[in-house]
Amino acid sequence: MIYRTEEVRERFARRGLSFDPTVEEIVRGILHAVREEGDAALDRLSLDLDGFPVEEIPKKAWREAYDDLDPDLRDALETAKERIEAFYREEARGGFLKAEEAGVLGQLVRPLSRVGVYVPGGSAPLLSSLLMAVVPAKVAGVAEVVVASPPKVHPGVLAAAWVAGADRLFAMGGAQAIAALAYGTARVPRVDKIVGPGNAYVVAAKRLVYGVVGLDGLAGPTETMVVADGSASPKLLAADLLAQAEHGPDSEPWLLSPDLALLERVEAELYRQLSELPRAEIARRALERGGLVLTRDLEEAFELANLYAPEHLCLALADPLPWLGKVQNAGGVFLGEGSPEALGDYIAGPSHVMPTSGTARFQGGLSVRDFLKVIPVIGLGEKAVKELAAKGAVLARAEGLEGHARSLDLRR
Ligand SMILES: NC(=O)c1ccc[n+]([C@@H]2O[C@H](COP(=O)([O-])OP(=O)(O)OC[C@H]3O[C@@H](n4cnc5c(N)ncnc54)[C@H](O)[C@@H]3O)[C@@H](O)[C@H]2O)c1
Ligand SMILES: N[C@H](CO)Cc1c[nH]c[nH+]1
Ligand SMILES: [Zn+2]
Repeated sequence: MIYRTEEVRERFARRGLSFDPTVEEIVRGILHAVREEGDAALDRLSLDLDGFPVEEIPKKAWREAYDDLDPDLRDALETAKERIEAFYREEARGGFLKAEEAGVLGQLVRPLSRVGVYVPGGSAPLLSSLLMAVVPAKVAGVAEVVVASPPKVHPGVLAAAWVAGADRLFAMGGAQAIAALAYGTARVPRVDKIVGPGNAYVVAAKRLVYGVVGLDGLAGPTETMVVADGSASPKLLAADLLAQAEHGPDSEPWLLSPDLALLERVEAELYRQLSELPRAEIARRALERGGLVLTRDLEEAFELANLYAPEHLCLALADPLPWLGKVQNAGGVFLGEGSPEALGDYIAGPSHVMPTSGTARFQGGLSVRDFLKVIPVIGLGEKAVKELAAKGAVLARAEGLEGHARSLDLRR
């Protein structure tokens, strides 16, 4: 379907995370059951929803899965892990401690102690999502990374846990897995933060346990937005849109271009390629949620992209680099037809866990920073305390907080 700008602008501007009340009610029930009954509820829910009780899979089984893996897949996992690790080693993660006459001010940067990584497994075993979250956590220095993924856990996910250096792995999925990680049970340790994408039940559960536990964000159904000029190949554009459409019927693929002839060729190509795609039915439904948009020019395409704030913004432009300055809201940017989003999904380096549903307006993709906390340090010298206490007391009295003011007066 080819839209005109006026037909989508309002929709793009208004979009945001919305919660299905039915899903939320089911999830509240699951969270309550796990918090109150622990492992008994966890096993019952897992049996009902996924057909198996929850089990912890020991490292020995990960190693065996790794050894039994097709050598090409093993090699690809290793290369992906190395590239993700190398990328995140570049990220700044230091604090500072400034000591001068006035005293010491600084920031301590500490890795989180225990993190839960949710690896989706309902529709496809996303072994790449395991690498994309566990590797930056380990680069950050997290001591214990606990993975949760729905049963039966695919051997590729177990092998990925081995390659990434995870610490524990539980076969459990959905809202019940989020509840177990957030509250802890006799078997599942309580974590400090939960990261990783998931479906509507996982996202609703994450949102509801926020505060009991930290969150990386609410990465849900994948979405992609391509901005293209006349130089782009309709065949590659269609393939890239379908690559994300096949994730789920709730995925959204969009193409924006001022070139009507290109959009028409992509539309025809989409339906041709769709007929040959194994997950055609899923992708067809996703294509109906997204669409092709004819813009006045490329400037307008970027304006719309910033309104939409896509998880992935792909620039299929002859010369994409100069346009980077126009990007304000995106989970990740892919420069040129030679950098397809599917490469980012697996092996380019940056984590593919990126913000969806317009949350790219206020956050970027998962990174080492998500696994660190910054602790300020204050150690003022005697002279500075004397100088600052008087002004501090003025501010305290302006707030009507006499106790604060007196505490400061005693330092003058
Ligand atoms: N944004 C990102 O970075 C990113 C990355 C990878 C995947 N994703 C998204 O993650 C999602 C993965 O979803 P998925 O479904 O394949 O796997 P999932 O593991 O997120 O969800 C499966 C679980 O959902 C629960 N569930 C299913 N139906 C239920 C019901 N009726 N009631 C209660 N619980 C129910 C089950 O317990 C099951 O274990 C996709 O939407 C994909 O697009 C996003
Ligand atoms: N495109 C998804 C992130 O939005 C990640 C993924 C995993 N496997 C394939 N793709
Ligand atoms: Zn993908």
